[in-house]
Amino acid sequence: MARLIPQRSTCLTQMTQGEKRFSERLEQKLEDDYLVWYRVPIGPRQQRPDFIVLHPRRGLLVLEVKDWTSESIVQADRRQLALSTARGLIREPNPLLQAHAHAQEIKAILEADPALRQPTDSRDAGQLIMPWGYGVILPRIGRQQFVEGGLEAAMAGHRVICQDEMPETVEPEAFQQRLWAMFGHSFPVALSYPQIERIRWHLFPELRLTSAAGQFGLFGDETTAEAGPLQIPELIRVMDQQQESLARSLGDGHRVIHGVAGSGKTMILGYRAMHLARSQNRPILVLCYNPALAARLLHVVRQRGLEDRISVFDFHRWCQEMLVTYHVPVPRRDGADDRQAWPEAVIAAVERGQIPRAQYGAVLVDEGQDFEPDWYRLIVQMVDPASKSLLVFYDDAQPGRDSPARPAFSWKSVGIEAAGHTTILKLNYRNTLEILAVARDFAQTLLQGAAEPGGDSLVSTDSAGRHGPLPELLRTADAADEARQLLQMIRREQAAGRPLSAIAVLTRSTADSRDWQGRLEAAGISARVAHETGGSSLYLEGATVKLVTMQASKGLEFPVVLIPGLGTMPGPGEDETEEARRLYIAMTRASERLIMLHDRDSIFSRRIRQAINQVQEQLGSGGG
Ligand SMILES: Nc1ncnc2c1ncn2[C@@H]1O[C@H](COP(=O)(O)OP(=O)(O)OP(=O)(O)O)[C@@H](O)[C@H]1O
Repeated sequence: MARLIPQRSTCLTQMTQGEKRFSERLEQKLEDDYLVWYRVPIGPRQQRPDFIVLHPRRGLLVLEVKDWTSESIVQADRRQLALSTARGLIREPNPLLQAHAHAQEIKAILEADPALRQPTDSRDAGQLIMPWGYGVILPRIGRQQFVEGGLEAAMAGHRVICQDEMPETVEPEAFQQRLWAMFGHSFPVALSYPQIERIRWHLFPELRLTSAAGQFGLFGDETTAEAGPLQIPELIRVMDQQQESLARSLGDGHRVIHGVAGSGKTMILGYRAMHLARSQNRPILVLCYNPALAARLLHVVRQRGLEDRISVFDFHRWCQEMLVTYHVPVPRRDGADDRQAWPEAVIAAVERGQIPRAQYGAVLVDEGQDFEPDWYRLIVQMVDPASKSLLVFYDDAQPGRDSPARPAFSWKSVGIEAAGHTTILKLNYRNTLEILAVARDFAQTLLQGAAEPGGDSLVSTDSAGRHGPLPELLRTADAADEARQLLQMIRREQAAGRPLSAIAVLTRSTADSRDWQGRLEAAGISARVAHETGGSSLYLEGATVKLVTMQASKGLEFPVVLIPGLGTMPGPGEDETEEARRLYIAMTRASERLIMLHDRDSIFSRRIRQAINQVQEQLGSGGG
């Protein structure tokens, strides 16, 4: 079955009867390796052909669908058609001309990339590496009517599929023959997966990921598509097909998306938030659990100038905002903020009608695994009941912030109608294979059997396959030597051209972060501490090493992660499994390089050493 993007079920309401029927045929009659896009904007001019069909061994086809009947067509020529409608006589451009124009545009976009052109020494030098074609679908006009009505003079017969050529019973081969007859010039081709990714990168600028923009690289790129000559990066990074299909299929209603750590959940949340901000006027709320992640997301929203449209908060901060805005006393205890009591205070104020319901056009929740059932009951009420636009991203495998014993709940019990819409993103793009393998090997032994509400094991994540250096474990003589070696590592990265902002030191506690900040600054290295309760300034100051506790690092990522203090893990009186979870989260924050240090041996340092040796053996010396 062909993959239709967006998923057919999500765009049926926008489709004409003819489009519904034709899209069904495409799904039924084409094999798995066909990609089909329905009214997805292409290139810088954001034109929307009805259908684009791409097949690795056939090429690319652009199709327009018209639900006209032969009776409604009064006159037709190569340029336009006159149609008799309820609104009187109207003129429409010839759809074949439209399809041709879209196909030409696609061809021009793709041919701008030398990697998608025939080699200079070939007969067709400079031409696109694959055949391309265009055509028209007339789901309400039979072939005989088409011929007898003289429509052939307006549209070449071989470029048209008529009603009687697309019944449900049509043989797949016959249906496909009709499609491939629409090519002007066919030749053998076998597009590789990277070539298809490249084609998607060119056609759909909004799916591009830029490494320059870091973790949420997606957001920066759309605008650059129109400005200046096209810069094609050496490494093409684009949402994968499953991510794209998901991102484009999101609509109104409640929706829960499951995905492993690093599988692009936050990226898709960002895509959706930006899309909503452009397409509707009501305020949009993005919620997560971790203040440092909220700070990161807010930074990105600000960069795009969308902070007036999209509010970003960690859940407790949002509760505080609600209480303050609606003059509800903010709970305090012993002279200090009582954060834990804020959600309850908001829930009660909403019940009393002091805080209004339905304040947002859409609510998007990241880190949904960390939210309590009561919080969901509250959030559901905050969404406009007309759209019910609530999107929750949930990581079954990442441990919740408290313990695996936290009671599971059903979505229905908290008012979320998410049945029948389960999507699972399984590929981890964040970590290199080496980092993920070591983290997994470490966690496997210590967290054996630990499973989360979704039933997935903590360590079931698959790597997207990117290679990098093996994680390093440095044994130091004592605490002073540990500090010296950590500084040395930062300097090594700096010397290799790595900006300080790409480096994070992950610690056991905020007090430890402060200690490290003192040591780094004494050595002339600027460093910022992320506070447990609000790290909003963390990302504003660029050239600084980030100091984050392991617990607060969830959802974040940094090219280089340094973890000191492994020699005291697990800490005295700490639960070993909990500590292992924390360390696993910390290790998997690293997207390129992971360096751990210990000044004495501990259960964890020994396990990590074994894990590194094991992975080194498996992957061959050097780790690729
Ligand atoms: N298709 C892709 N190709 C390349 N990189 C990708 C792709 N999808 C996601 N990434 C990158 O993977 C990293 C992780 O993405 P993201 O933070 O959205 O994951 P996540 O599922 O939210 O993770 P977590 O649950 O741990 O917060 C980011 O650097 C993102 O840019």
